[in-house]
Amino acid sequence: MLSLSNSALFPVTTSYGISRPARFPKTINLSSYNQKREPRNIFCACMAPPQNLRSDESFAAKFEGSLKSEDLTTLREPEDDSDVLIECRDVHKSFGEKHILRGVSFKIRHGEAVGIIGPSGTGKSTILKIMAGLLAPDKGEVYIRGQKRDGLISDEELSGLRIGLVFQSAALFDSLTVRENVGFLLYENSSMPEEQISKLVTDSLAAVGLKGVEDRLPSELSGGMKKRVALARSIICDTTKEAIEPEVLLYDEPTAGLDPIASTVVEDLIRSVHTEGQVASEKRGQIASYVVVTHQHSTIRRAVDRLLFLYEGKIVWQGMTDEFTTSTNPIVQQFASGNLVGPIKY
Ligand SMILES: Nc1ncnc2c1ncn2[C@@H]1O[C@H](COP(=O)(O)OP(=O)(O)OP(=O)(O)O)[C@@H](O)[C@H]1O
Repeated sequence: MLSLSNSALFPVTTSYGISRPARFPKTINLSSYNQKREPRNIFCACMAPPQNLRSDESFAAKFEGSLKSEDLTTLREPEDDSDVLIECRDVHKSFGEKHILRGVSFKIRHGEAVGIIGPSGTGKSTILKIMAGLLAPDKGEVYIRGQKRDGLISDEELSGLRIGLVFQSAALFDSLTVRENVGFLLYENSSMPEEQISKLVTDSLAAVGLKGVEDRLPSELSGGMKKRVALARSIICDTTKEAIEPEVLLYDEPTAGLDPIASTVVEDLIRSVHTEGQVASEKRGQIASYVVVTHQHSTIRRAVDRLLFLYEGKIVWQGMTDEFTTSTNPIVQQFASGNLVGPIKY
C-alpha cells in the first residue's frame, strides 16, 4: 500500500492523472493517495517568454528604488510587468468562519527569490497552495504570466510555466525507494528508458549533495536527507521534451526542524538550483523564481532577497531582506526580535 510521509499531497509538478502506477506494479496501490488528491493536473501555463530581462539588472537593484517606503499605500512596484510570472490580486480565502486571507496582493517576477513570513496560522501555506493551484481563492484572482487562472489548475491549461510545491513534510512515498520517489514523475509520465531516468535521478541527488542513497527507503533517511530528496524530486525534469518551461518553486518551511548546519545546506541548495535573470530565461528546466515560506532567520538571510510579511490576512510590509531587521514597522520589529510585547498578540 502506498502512503505518503505526513502529507496528503505530492509535489505539484506531478500530473495527477494517475490511474495505475505503470512502473511500480508490485509495490504501489495509489488508492489511498487518489482519495486524498484533488482532481487536477498541476502543470500550468502560457507560452510567451519573458521580455526585456537584462542580465545586468539585479532584482535587488530593481526593487530598491521602489520599495524604500514602508508605507504600503505609497509603495511603487516596477512599472514594467512583462516579467511577472505569478500575480495574486486581492485574494481572499476562508475556512468556515475563519477568514484567513483578506485581500492579499503581490507579484512574483522572473528571477526573484521571495520569502513569505508572518506569525503562525496567518495563511502562508494557504497562499502557497493558492499560487500552486491546489486551492481556489474565494475572491480575487491569480494570474499566471498575465493569464487569469480560474479556480484550480486544470488539465486544459496550456503549458508554459511549471509551478512546483515542495511540502514541509517532504511528502515522500514510504513504500518507494529514493530512486522511485525522485524519478516518480518520469517513471509515470515519460517514455524515457529506466536507465536514463535512473541516471537523471542520480544527477538530481548529486545536485542536492546525496550519493549512494538510491536504494534506500524514506524510513532509512534522516529528516534533513528526506528534505533533500524532496528537493531532488522537485528539480528533476524530462530532458527529452522539446521545450522546458521556466519553473517557479514554492517551498513550505524547507528548513523547519533542521539543525543549523543542515539548514545551511538546504538554504544553499535552494539558491543553487535557482538561476537568476536572463540566465533563467535561457536555461532549460531551471528554476526561474522561487518563493519560500519560513520562520527561520537563517533562511531569510541566506535564501531570499525580498520579503512579504503576511499578517491578519494581508501583506502588511514588504522589503528587501536587509531591511527586515532595520524596519521601523512595529509589526516587523516585534516579529524580528521575538518580543512578546507589541501589536502581534498570541
Ligand atoms: N483545509 C483547511 N481546512 C480548514 N482550515 C484550514 C485548512 N487549511 C488551513 N486552515 C487553517 O487556516 C489557517 C492558516 O493556515 P496556514 O497553514 O496557511 O497557516 P501558516 O501561516 O502557514 O501557519 P504556520 O506558520 O503555523 O505553518 C490555520 O488556522 C489553519 O488551521
